[in-house]
Amino acid sequence: MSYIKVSGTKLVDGKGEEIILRGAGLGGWMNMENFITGYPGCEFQIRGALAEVVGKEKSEFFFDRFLEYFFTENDAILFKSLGLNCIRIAFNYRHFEDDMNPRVLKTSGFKHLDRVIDACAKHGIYTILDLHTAPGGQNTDWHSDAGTHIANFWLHKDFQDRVIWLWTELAKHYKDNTWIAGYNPLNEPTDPTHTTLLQFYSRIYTAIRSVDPHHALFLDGNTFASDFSHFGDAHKQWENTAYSIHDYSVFGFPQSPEVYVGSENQKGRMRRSYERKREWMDERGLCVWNGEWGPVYARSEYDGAKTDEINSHRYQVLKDQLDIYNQDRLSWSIWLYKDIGYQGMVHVSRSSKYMTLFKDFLAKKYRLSVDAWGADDTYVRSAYQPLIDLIKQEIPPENQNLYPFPVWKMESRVERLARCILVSEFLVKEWAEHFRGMGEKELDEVAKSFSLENCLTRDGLNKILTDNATLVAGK
Ligand SMILES: O[C@@H]1[C@@H](O)[C@H](O[C@@H]2CO[C@@H](O[C@@H]3CO[C@@H](O)[C@H](O)[C@H]3O)[C@H](O)[C@H]2O)OC[C@H]1O
Repeated sequence: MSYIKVSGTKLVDGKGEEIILRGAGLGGWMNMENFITGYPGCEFQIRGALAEVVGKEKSEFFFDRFLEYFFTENDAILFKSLGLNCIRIAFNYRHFEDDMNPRVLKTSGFKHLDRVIDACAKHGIYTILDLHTAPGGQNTDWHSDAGTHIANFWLHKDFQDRVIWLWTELAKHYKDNTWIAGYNPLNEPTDPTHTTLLQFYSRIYTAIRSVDPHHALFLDGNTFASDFSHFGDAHKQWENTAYSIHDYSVFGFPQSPEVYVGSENQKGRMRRSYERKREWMDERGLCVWNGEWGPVYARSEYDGAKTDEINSHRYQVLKDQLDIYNQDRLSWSIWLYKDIGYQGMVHVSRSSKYMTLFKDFLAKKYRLSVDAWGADDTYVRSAYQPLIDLIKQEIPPENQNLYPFPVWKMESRVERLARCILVSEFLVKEWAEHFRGMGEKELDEVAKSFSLENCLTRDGLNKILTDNATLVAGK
């Protein structure tokens, strides 16, 4: 079997025939996330808190079991049966390197990553390796697992050097694996200078190529994979490289400015937002990959009788996005394969041990609106509005829009920092306390909630994905 390569605007196989990669992101697994996995704050915080409550050994046991159950061969079989052919695997650098022991490879990190790559390969599914967190945090959000909104990765060369080192080690390990479609070296950078990112990409390109000349690279644009406007002629130094946009449409979220009905006007706005993100590539004939996109869904336990109606609008967003992508023969990876019920193709059943154990806690998280991702802030708006009003009153408008503006407006910055970092931190211990007194048998049962046998499928979403998995329209 041959490697997938980038040829002009296309991905091609060894015979030079076009291959379109369509699949989903395996998030919340080797990089656990608040709304995906159900905890507050960041992964490093809950790992620390659980170790305090049940001890280091049992905590490591729990997380190992969780990693095992979350994706097994059964998941690969289901995924393939839906007609999809690629999984983007998000992973946290901490699986491979300890901050207190930098540049020493933790080979234990390969245990589950190798297993899942092989399970996917066995069932004809390509994988793309996505470094979702970097030391110091490469972006301002919770999913970079930094516990802060300052993306320190861009301020400390040593953090960057460590990622160069790590990718060299990973590329050495995976260089012969042709089922890996490529490497996505850094998820959603937010580099305020816009230029340090380009220097970093040049360095990572050279480092990976020094040990692995074959695999394609998938480089995210700046500002959460939305902005290539500062890339200039940078692509001229990089061969076999595709460029990754993340095409979330605001219409697919509770913050949508209006109900999405698929009017010509709304479809036009959706298309323009997508085209803006890929403009730099289109002007230069470069290959585009949509590495993340997709609506979130209403849940009957929170949204009650309105659930189905809300979701019918979200499915319309999904279909209309896919119509655009089909016209462009676009390769895409929807966010998200599995979670506890907000966005995933598959979700943990509410009757599972984990969901039963955390039922009240999850309801509290919802009331406090601590997960920033698409959160409905109805219950807490009155608490944060005075702070927003105060800033509006006292800070001159030209100082209110701090980077990563325009993706983060002033209001969203206040809410994210206050809820997702500050209030979340107060809940970390409470999450861990749910495990107090548990032995290995019980911990295993809780972790097993994430196995496919304890999950439900989101059939409306999966059917739309299957219907579009191989669809393309000639341009
Ligand atoms: O791990 C993922 C993470 O990669 C993803 O990051 C978010 C991507 O989008 C950013 O905001 C959106 C930008 O486009 C607008 O049209 C949307 O309305 C915005 O929501 C956001 O700040 C990032 O955090 O998010 C999900 C995580 O699980």
